[in-house]
Amino acid sequence: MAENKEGSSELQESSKDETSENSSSQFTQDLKSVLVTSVLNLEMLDVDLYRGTHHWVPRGQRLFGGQIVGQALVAAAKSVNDNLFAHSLHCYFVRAGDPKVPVLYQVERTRDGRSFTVRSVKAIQHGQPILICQASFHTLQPSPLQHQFTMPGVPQPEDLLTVEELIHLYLSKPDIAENAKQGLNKLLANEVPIEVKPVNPPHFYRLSAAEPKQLFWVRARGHIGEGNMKLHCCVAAYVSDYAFLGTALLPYPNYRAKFSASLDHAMWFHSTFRTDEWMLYECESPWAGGSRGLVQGRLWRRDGVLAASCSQEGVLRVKPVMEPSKL
Ligand SMILES: CC(=O)SCCNC(=O)CCNC(=O)[C@H](O)C(C)(C)COP(=O)(O)OP(=O)(O)OC[C@H]1O[C@@H](n2cnc3c(N)ncnc32)[C@H](O)[C@@H]1OP(=O)(O)O
Repeated sequence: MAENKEGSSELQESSKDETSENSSSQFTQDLKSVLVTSVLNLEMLDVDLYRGTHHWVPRGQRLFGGQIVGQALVAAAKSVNDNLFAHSLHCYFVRAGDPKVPVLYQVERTRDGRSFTVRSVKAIQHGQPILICQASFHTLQPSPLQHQFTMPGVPQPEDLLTVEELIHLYLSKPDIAENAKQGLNKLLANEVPIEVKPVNPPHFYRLSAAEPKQLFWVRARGHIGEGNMKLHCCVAAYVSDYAFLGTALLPYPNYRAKFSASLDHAMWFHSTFRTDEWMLYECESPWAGGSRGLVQGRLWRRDGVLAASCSQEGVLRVKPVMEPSKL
C-alpha cells in the first residue's frame, strides 16, 4: 500500500505486517478477521482518497452503517501520525449506501493542532456523499481526573449462546410458523463478521413489552491482535451499529419497523481494548417519538474498564403487527 504524506500510519504498519504474515503462513491469514482483511482494508487511490468494498449487506439492501463508519475512520486514521489516538467521531448518514458499487472515502485534513487533530471524511457513491464524518485524534495526555460508571453484572459469554445457536434452538421448536422459519434461516445465512451473544435474548413465543434496554457480548470473528488501536476503534465503530437502533423497538412488540435507518452516529473512545476479545455492549434508548428513536451504548472490556461510548438517532417508521411475531 503506498505511503501518504504523513508517512506510514499504524494502519499501514498493520497492512505491512499483514503482507509479511501472508508471505509467512496462509494459516495466519485465514485466522485474521475478515474485518481486517476485507471490510476495513481500504485501497489507496491517491493521497487522502480511498476505496472500500462490502462484505455483509443487511436484508434492507442498503449498506450497513457500521461498515461505512468503520471505513471512514480507517481513511481518516491513515492521515494522522502514530502518536495520535482516535478519541471521537460524529457522522451523519445522508443517503443510503448502494451495495452494488464500492464507496470512495475523501479525507480533508481539517486541522493539525498541538494536541488534537481533526479530519473530515466524505463517503461518496455515484458522485454524491452517503456519509459525512468528523473524526478527532488526541495525543496521550494523562490527568488526575479519572472516573467511569460501573460495568453491569451479567453472565459471562462462556455461559451464553450465540445468535446462531439461539436460532437453531428456535428452529428446533416443533410448532414454529413457516414464515418465522424462513426469517430465521435468512438470518443464519448472513455472514456477519462479528460474534454476538445476547444476555437477555427475546423469548421465542411471545414478545412482551420490554424496557428499551439490551446487553450482548460481541467480538470480531477471527484474530486481529494487539497494538493497532486505530484498527480496533474502526472495528468497534463497525460493531457499535449492529442491532443498536432495535433497542428503541423493544417496548413495542405489536409494532414492527416499516422503514428504519440510522440518521447519525457518534462515538467516544476511552481506553485501549481488543475487539477480537469478548466485550459487553450495553444499549439503551432514553427516548423515541416523531418517527425517530435515540439509542445510547457503552462498550465494556471484560475487566470492567469502559472502552467506548456511542449514541445514535434513527428514523423509525412502524406498522402494527397483526399478532406479535414468534420471534
Ligand atoms: C441500521 C443501519 O445500518 S441503516 C444504514 C445507515 N443509514 C442510512 O442508510 C440512512 C441514509 N439516509 C437516508 O437514506 C435519508 O437521509 C433518509 C431516508 C433517512 C431521509 O431522506 P428523505 O429524502 O428525507 O426521505 P424520507 O424520509 O422523506 O423518505 C424515505 C422513505 O420513507 C418514506 N416515507 C417518508 N415519509 C413517510 C411517512 N410519514 N410514513 C411512511 N413512509 C414515509 C418515503 O416514501 C421513502 O420511501 P422510498 O425510499 O421507498 O421512496
